[in-house]
Amino acid sequence: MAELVFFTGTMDCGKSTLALQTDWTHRSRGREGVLFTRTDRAGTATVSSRLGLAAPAEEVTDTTDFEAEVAVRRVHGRTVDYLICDEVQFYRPEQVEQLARVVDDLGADVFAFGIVTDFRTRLFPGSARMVELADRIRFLQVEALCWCGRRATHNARTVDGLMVTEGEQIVVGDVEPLGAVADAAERDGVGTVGYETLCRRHHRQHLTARRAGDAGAADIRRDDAR
Ligand SMILES: Nc1ncnc2c1ncn2[C@@H]1O[C@H](COP(=O)(O)OP(=O)(O)O)[C@@H](O)[C@H]1O
Ligand SMILES: Cc1cn([C@H]2C[C@H](O)[C@@H](COP(=O)(O)O)O2)c(=O)[nH]c1=O
Repeated sequence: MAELVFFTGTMDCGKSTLALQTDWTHRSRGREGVLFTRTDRAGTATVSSRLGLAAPAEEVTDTTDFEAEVAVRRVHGRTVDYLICDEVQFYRPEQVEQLARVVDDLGADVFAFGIVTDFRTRLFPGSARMVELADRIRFLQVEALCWCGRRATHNARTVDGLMVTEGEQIVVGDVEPLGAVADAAERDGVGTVGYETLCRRHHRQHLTARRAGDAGAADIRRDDAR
């Protein structure tokens, strides 16, 4: 019985890696699938993992129709047993509805991967529709951490390591490992836009690793523990 499964978590929790592993596992059992992504940070038409894995993929655009994508391949003799859809936060809600019909009417599994909330902790429209329609929602087990050691639950957008709350919802970027903010500024120039996964408490306080470092993280950890 085909299913629509949504794998999610914060940025940097292993979603693209799992997408590539899932594709590998099903192919190795003789199933035939199609890989989709949208604005992967490594570039167009590729699914990339920070672990170094990557694979070519169909680039989703606003006009992509997933039911047509499956039908045209089947008309040309290809079986399509499953779709792997990465970066679903960038898909239109109507495209998520198409994915649900691919499962229900065309009988193909859909494994979707993406983040749910943006840098303002607001739902991406595509992710919201995925939460509403998915058969199963799975939070990835490799949990990103906040600089304070708690599990990270939210994604902050930063400029030179300091959190920002204004700007476009979609800005492709990457998380900077702790302590790399200065390197990033040196590498990419002042005004470097990045992301940082934070616990809800420190996201609310706009307290990134850089600001915590400036304010003496040890004291902040002691305060938090109270
Ligand atoms: N050098 C490394 N060694 C081991 N694990 C790594 C390394 N670099 C990144 N990772 C792992 O890869 C994960 C990010 O993988 P990725 O699939 O790119 O995440 P996402 O797609 O969710 O942003 C991180 O959570 C981290 O655990
Ligand atoms: C929080 C947030 C993220 N993005 C972008 C940044 C990345 O390109 C992707 C997430 O990729 P990952 O594989 O989960 O690391 O989304 C954005 O455009 N807007 C945001 O608010």
